[in-house]
Amino acid sequence: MATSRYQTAEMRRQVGSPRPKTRDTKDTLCRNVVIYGHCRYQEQGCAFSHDPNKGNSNSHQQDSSKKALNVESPSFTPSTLQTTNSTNKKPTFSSQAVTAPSFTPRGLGAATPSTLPDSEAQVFNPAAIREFTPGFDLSSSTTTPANGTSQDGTVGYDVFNMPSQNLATTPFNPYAEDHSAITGAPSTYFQPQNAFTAPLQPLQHHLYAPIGPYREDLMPYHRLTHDFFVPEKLREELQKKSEAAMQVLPNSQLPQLDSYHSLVPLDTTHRKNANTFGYPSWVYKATSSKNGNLYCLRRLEGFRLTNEHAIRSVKEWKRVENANVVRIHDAFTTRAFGDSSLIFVQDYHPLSKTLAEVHLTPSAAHAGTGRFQPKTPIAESVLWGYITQIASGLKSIHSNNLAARCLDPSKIILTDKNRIRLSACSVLDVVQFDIRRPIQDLQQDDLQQFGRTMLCLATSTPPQQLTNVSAAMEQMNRTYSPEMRDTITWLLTPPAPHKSIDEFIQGIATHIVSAFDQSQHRADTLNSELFRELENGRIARLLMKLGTINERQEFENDRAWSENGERYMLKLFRDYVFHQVDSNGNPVIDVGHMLRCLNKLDAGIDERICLTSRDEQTSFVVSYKELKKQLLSAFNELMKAAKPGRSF
Ligand SMILES: Nc1ncnc2c1ncn2[C@@H]1O[C@H](COP(=O)(O)OP(=O)(O)OP(=O)(O)O)[C@@H](O)[C@H]1O
Repeated sequence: MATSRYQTAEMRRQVGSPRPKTRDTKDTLCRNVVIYGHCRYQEQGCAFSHDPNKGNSNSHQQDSSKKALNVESPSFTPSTLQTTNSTNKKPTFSSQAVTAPSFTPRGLGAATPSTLPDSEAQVFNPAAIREFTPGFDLSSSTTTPANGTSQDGTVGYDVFNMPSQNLATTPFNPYAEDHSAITGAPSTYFQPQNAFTAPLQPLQHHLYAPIGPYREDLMPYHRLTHDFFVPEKLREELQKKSEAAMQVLPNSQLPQLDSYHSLVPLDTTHRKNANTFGYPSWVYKATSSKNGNLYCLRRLEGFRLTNEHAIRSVKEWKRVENANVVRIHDAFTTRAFGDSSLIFVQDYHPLSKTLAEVHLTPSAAHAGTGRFQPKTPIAESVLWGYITQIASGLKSIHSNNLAARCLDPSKIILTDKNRIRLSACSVLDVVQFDIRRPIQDLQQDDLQQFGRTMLCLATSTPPQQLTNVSAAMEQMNRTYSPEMRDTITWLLTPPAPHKSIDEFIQGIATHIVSAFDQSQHRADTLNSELFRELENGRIARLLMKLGTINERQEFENDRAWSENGERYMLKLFRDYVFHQVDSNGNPVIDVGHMLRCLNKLDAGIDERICLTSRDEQTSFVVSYKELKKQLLSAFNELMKAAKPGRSF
């Protein structure tokens, strides 16, 4: 049983119920005296008793039958709470705790089921949560009845006709919290809000926006965590990639280059292979000393630069910005490896593999023999995806008056599911700079190499073993559609005056459209994951703020700072969120409860909760809105004393 959660539910039911009128208020201790030590309205006609000793016995007697303070306590006025908060600097709760009416959580507990999540927590259903009033600060209305009756009350205006320009035009950054507003200084950023203006602060919601696409295959017991966090598979994938990106080699023998350090080899074999470039090539991950970013360095061993202009040709490749071409940043020569090496600096794509590694690697039985074991044929849709992406890369390269010159399954990398990039363009432009060939010829070669690469992939044949093209075409016909055969045949036919990448793209237009659709779907899915992270990011920042306050050993020579005044409430809030126990005293670990409470605190909604002192002698009814103010006020105190220039 989670005792305080039961109280919250009880209070929710009480929200909106009429206040008792028949009670003799003179004998009732004012609620503000109990919580804040004094009542601002004492001199303005507040009908309740302000003598704590008198009130103690009376309220104790009265309320002991009700077991806990609650929103129906006659003297409790939210508007007063709000004002009192800002004027009453250090209310000492511990002294009032003695006079507070008794609170008996155990009695309430009997009615609470001991199962962890309540029904609201089990299935994420925004529609079922009644107190969600997106964006309208009803409590600040002067006509709003006391004790938060507005929460479930009817909204007396047409929410669909609210002015929307504020939300649309305000460039809002929720993380740039305006701390000056909390300390009483007028905020120039947010204008005053009331019930009849649209809110200027969009964070007045505490729910995760359930924006699709949705996963339909989740069992109810999966839902809580899956609904709040990145899906397991994606998280694992991203974490592996970030692990690979952060990998370092202890005791590495690799040299440090002028601008790059912490080199990690990416080659999966130690085989010296000079087939592609005429020089053995090695690939490393490296960290730039200039900006700390990671790059991929391709080194051509033993290359001697004879023509200064050769290396400058790389400059032209900087213009190629295509999602299917690995970006090239720089090229230079170095003697750091003990030879004369040529280095190309490219974007680094963690855990990428070449198409040859993925589709043409020899099986274990043939490993080391150089023979490739045919693998299961690539699905036709995947092959069309590759064709579309290579065509897009080539289109961009050819439009820049360049040629890829290196279309080979071992030089095309797979950086994500079915996502490929041409990885070694520009290398031959430098290496074969002196053998100048017309760019048109090189572009025609690109198309033919494109055809050969696709044939290799369609027949699972490594390029060096593709000696009989017509036999390979035959083999391909057995697995793939005639359209695929025609496409590859077109690419392989000898150059013709009008043969160009543009013509090719027109020919495969329908496949480009489906690839485009798939890519949009993927973007939608990732976008919806991003929405979750947006909310989780809010929680992380909130937890950091709470962490700076809760249990702080000392502040401004006050060893009890984190225990006093508004900080005491925050301590009790921490207990309420994280330290709940069931009727047997066992911890209640309920992610849904924690997330819900933190989201509500971040949004500062009007819902009230009952916080109970650790000795269970005192309970405080407080709204998330008030708690948020207390949190920001305490945090603001810390920020003021912190070193200037540190931002949060
Ligand atoms: N830009 C890059 N970012 C991250 N990894 C890359 C990048 N380019 C290549 N790699 C990886 O580096 C490894 C080596 O690439 P390389 O082009 O040398 O292939 P290879 O199979 O070793 O070919 P070769 O036998 O011709 O050397 C491959 O696993 C490849 O996925």
